Amino acid sequence: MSPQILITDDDNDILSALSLLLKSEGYSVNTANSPEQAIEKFRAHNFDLIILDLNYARDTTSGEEGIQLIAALRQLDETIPIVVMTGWGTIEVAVSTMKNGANDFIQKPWENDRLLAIIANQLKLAKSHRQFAKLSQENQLLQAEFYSHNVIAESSAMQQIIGTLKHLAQSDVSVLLTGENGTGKSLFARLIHDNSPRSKHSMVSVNMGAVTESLFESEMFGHVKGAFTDAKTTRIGRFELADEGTLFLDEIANTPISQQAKLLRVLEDRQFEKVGSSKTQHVDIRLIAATNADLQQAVNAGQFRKDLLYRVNTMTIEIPPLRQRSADILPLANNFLTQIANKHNKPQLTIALDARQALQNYAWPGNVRELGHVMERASILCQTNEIGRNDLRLDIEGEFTATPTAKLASVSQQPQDTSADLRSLNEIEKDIIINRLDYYKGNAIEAAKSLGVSRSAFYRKLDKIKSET
Ligand SMILES: Nc1ncnc2c1ncn2[C@@H]1O[C@H](COP(=O)(O)OP(=O)(O)OP(=O)(O)O)[C@@H](O)[C@H]1O
Repeated sequence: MSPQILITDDDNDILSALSLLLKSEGYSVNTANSPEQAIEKFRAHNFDLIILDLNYARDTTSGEEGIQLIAALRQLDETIPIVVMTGWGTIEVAVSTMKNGANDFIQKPWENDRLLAIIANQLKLAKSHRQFAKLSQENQLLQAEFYSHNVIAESSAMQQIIGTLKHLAQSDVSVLLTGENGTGKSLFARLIHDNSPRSKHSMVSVNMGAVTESLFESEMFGHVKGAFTDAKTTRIGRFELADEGTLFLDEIANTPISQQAKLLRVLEDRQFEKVGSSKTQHVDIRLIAATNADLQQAVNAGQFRKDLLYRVNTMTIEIPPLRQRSADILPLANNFLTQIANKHNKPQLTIALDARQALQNYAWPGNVRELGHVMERASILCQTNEIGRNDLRLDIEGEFTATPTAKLASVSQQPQDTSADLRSLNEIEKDIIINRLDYYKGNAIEAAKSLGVSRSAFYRKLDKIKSET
């Protein structure tokens, strides 16, 4: 889109001549013949630059009206380039306007080349200021977010999902990632973005559960200076930051119900207004959302708008819990150890056999995130270069026995006294299978799922146990 320029002057001949010149250079031009009209037009449209005369009907030399107009425009927008036009003999006034908000000035009668050069320079400067503001806000977001690009997916379930995500990444379709906490939804949102045609632009994440209701609009859509008491400067919202890139709405089920209609509108029309402004802005974003909640249930309970659900769930991908893909556990654990070793500049620790078994058998209610924490803690506790089962502390800490899934973990790790555990691998496997069946009250399908093995493999193991007893 060509840059939009507003020219303000009370002399219609000047408006026509300037319009002609700027249009011939490819700019879009709008004109106003009084300060009042300029403000009115400025409120209604998005301009990239303003050229304004300092003197209007009241008098012809003081520049007072022009100075007031600049002040009023600066109240509405701190950054738009303002170029002042001034007649002969009023240069001093023009210079003083630059101390009060104007960016440059040109003397009438103007030289076309000089005026065009000033306009081009000011537009370029404003663009780089915008980019800088955007980048510094993005940096703040990135600092708060640590993610690893190294995606581990050894299990066939995850390999299939990653294939699907990479395929979906090529389209602009909205994706909803579901799954328990810590299964990697944020990481997979990043994977979609990185593999999409938008990867050169930003992925902006918002944790919808962390945005307070009162600041929701300002956070998402931004605000203009003075929109409310604390709005000391203009703020760019997350939608604008994500323009041309991807917007990742994490924990979308936690969007306050009072804000869901506003979110729906911008997702439907890709249009919004900053708080305190009536100007409509357009954004071009790709939407990815994530939740660990059952959104359909939330809709039934009146906590989530049905139309918003349909807007976000064009494609739903469920990320399975870690306990259903045990082939990923050890590769993930080793990946965490590599990261820890790199971070502390130390040799990488290995994992002893008993620890590997414990990792495989634990139910991981906190999924991959919990595995990361366990490996971090084990690295600290470990006194050799090999992590042992005791270093994992999986069956010792109260936090792991508080949930039903954690109970499952502890039953599967018998006996607790590792020093006396001299059973064969077959016997350990047999104990685990029996315990797991007990836990799931005889439901072999659930038991097989929780161990990350296929139903038929589980039945084969059961048959073997039966034949041995
Ligand atoms: N397949 C994977 N490969 C490598 N690291 C992973 C994988 N899955 C998850 N992680 C890591 O586990 C941690 C938790 O993942 P992430 O934050 O993406 O989970 P989440 O599902 O978004 O969690 P929540 O629902 O709590 O927001 C992160 O450090 C992430 O990098």
